[in-house]
Amino acid sequence: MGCGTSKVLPEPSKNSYVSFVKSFVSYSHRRKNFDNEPQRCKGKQKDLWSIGVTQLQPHIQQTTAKDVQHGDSKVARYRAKFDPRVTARYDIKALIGRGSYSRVVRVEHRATRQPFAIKMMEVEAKEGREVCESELGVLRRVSHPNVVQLVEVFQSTRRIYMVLELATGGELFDRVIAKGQFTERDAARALQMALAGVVYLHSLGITHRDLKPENLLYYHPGADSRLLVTDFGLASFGNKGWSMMTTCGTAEYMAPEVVLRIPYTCQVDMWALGVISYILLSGSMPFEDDSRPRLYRAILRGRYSFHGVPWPSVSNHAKDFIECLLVVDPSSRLTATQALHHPWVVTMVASLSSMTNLHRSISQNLRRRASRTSASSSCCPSSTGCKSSRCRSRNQDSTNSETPLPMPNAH
Ligand SMILES: Nc1ncnc2c1ncn2[C@@H]1O[C@H](COP(=O)(O)OP(=O)(O)OP(=O)(O)O)[C@@H](O)[C@H]1O
Repeated sequence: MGCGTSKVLPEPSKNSYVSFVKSFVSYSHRRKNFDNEPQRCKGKQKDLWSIGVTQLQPHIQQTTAKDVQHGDSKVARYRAKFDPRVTARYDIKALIGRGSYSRVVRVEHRATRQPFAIKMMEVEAKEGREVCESELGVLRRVSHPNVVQLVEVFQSTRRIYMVLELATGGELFDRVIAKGQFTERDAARALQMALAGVVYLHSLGITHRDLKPENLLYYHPGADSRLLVTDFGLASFGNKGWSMMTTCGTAEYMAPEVVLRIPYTCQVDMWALGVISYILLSGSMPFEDDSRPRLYRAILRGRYSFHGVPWPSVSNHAKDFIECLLVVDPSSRLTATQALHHPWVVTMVASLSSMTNLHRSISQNLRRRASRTSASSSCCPSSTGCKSSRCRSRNQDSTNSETPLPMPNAH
């Protein structure tokens, strides 16, 4: 859904990555059994829930003849980038996707046949190192059913390999599109899971800073799947209530205080969840403009509307939920815990009655937007057009951060 949106990177960290890696001591961490999902690790697999860094030696890896035989040159190419210590333990199956500094592949643990994702990050360049540092700093601290779980880490001089639980259910909006039916109850269920993850993160003093539909993945394709908060490349870790000032995130999801470059807190995530809720219920963006200054001005004014389809069919409770999140003053914005207990979330999730199917208008709006943005940029092949920040390089995006921002008196 974020096609045409762009990510703004944080300012460089003053901490040295080397000291971070040195202080990254292996530790064991058993993950509790969360639910009855068939794909969750059981038995032997539990041994894998130990997160540690395995130091790897620089090497040149040969692609095996088997790769070529199978004609799977792409997989072979990525396999060649993997350290033998990683491939000794995991069988590289397929490329899932790529980020600005990362490649994500589906792998299978050789001993247990359990599937995982490995996010391989290039850490030679400073920016890649910082993104990796941020992501690992968060991932090694978290264990929650609605937050992607780190299993183990391998490290070489050029790359870091993060073994993660594999999400096979697709992005939030892929599922909205794929389903023939989408109601407020479905939206509330998805948001309840995202909120549960965010309540947990905030309780640890972690601010995600880049919440958007592309970073919410379903664990498996089933209707009862957990939703996982992923991609902690821009996350910030600090004490609860810690205030930050770095301008980063994806423009359309940026809270007014981030746009203003004034100190902010974890409440920036709640604004982003307000934007996500708006999109989830309508298929359109609350704040959108080709001109960055105009977009920022709309955000600073908190100016959006509930006009057009499907808003007349959406309940006042749902609109109130969004209105309580898209509040310009962060201290008046719902906290994650308050949002989780908002009457719309509570009643919708528990509701059994039949509801208006919003699917048609939402998917129409999503498609309309995707075709509009793909006409202006050929980088978004997906039907949902949700690949925006991945389409642009981080360097381009960080240049965007140089765009003069409207001043507070621009209201
Ligand atoms: N644990 C996972 N399971 C399944 N797919 C994943 C997992 N983690 C990431 N992906 C997918 O891999 C792709 C690349 O993700 P990654 O987080 O590396 O980059 P990104 O955040 O999409 O891009 P950028 O770094 O430029 O913001 C995305 O399509 C993402 O949905």
